[in-house]
Amino acid sequence: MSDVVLTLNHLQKHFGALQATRDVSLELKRGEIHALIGPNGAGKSTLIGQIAGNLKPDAGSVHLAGQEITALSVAQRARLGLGRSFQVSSLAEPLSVLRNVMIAVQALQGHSFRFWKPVHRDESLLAPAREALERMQLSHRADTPVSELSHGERRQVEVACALALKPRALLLDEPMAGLGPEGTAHLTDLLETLKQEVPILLIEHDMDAVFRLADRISVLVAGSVIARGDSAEIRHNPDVREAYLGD
Ligand SMILES: Nc1ncnc2c1ncn2[C@@H]1O[C@H](COP(=O)(O)OP(=O)(O)OP(=O)(O)O)[C@@H](O)[C@H]1O
Repeated sequence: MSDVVLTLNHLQKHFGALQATRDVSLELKRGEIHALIGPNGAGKSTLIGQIAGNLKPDAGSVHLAGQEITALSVAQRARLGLGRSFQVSSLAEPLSVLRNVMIAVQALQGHSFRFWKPVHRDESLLAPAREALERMQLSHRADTPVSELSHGERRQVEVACALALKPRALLLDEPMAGLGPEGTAHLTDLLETLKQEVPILLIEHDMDAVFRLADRISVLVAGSVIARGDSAEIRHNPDVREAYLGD
């Protein structure tokens, strides 16, 4: 079986005259964190949109576990195992942590019309939700309303929501944003463990976290990948230092 879980082949995307994605190819392999970094406006969100299915590429293809998903909807991709957490929180504040994760499972299973069974007793939602909370070290907060959580805990719940569907690959868009040093360190530890189960494509501005976590890094500038390598290679690449690291 191939080690490659997610493949981008020669993706292109224009917005009018602006080319936001220029011939981007990338692989995410089992057991790894592949970070995508680049300055503001480099095209990271545009690329994630094409992987997740919010944006249609002008050319190129996306494959998940060997299956082409380029033309599939967001929901179809999610059901095939593409997990995603968002920059902006979509959690329901008054509801408990557990209930939020159960709702995420329910939405993705497409069971929103299972009116004959109350959500809170539905074992097919409860079991994966509890398991995801355990993996994100949040079991002790299961019954706490989201409104009472710290910012860092909310981020963990968001990842738990994505995990509860047992994705084959996980897209994380700036998971460290707004976290203090302690929250960042904790989430970094969690992601380091998590990658053994689910490979992660990580978009992150916190370079310390990226250099610590990433097995490989792709550097995007003006829509193109200008460099790819491990942390040491990227840190010392003169083009990257000039274009991105400001050195
Ligand atoms: N819907 C759109 N219509 C027109 N231009 C867009 C659209 N979305 C993005 N762009 C442009 O495409 C380029 C890439 O933007 P994108 O948001 O993908 O970059 P980014 O690397 O994610 O930036 P940031 O780090 O600031 O989030 C930018 O010049 C942006 O202005």
